[in-house]
Amino acid sequence: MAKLAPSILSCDFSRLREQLLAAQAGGAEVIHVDVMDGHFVPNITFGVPIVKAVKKILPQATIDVHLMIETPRRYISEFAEAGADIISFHVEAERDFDATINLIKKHGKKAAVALCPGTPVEFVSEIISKLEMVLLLTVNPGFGGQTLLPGMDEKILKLRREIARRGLRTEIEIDGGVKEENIEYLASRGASIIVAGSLVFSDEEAIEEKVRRLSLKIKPY
Ligand SMILES: O=C(CO)[C@H](O)[C@H](O)COP(=O)(O)O
Repeated sequence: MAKLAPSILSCDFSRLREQLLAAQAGGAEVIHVDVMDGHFVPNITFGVPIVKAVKKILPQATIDVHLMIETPRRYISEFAEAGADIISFHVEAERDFDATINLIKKHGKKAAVALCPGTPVEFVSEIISKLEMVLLLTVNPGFGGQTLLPGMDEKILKLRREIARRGLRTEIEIDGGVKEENIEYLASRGASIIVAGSLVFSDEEAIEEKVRRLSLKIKPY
């Protein structure tokens, strides 16, 4: 069974509380928070104060913080103390994976690594048993509303098979380009947490209904 994780990247920040409560009312248990620094990616979003605000609005939700930043280890403690429950850092941005994973765990949080679309899944072979989740970026990181890149379905399946072969319980999160027409297929390839930003927040259908309907679509997997 896959879970939907609405990404606040596409929400209306002047209505953050209202939109988060609507997502929760629709059944969202995981809220995805994209932190971008303008260096690792060409866009700047937000940081620790927004994570604190999201946790304050939804104390029961799992706050899933995706760090698209250089030298992520420097900031792990601040994000953990702000209320992050899952922290993902990019393998392309950090040299010492073990130290970063250990620091996340020291704070009692779930540790995850994120891979850009061009980074092969073999990159995580040696550390996967220490991780609660692997985040596969299915678009180039930086902006919401992009189109899913070709070949990402095969990448998800390859990682799912490797996790099964090794008898692990690692979650696979996918992020970017999730649309009405591909969400069920992506879940069937082995994604267990599916991030959706523009799909959830950028059209006229009420957020609560949208989250409920999309969550039902991916339930069988
Ligand atoms: O982090 C991202 C890009 O860097 C994601 O694309 C974003 O969280 C989801 O956006 P969308 O669902 O609109 O593609």
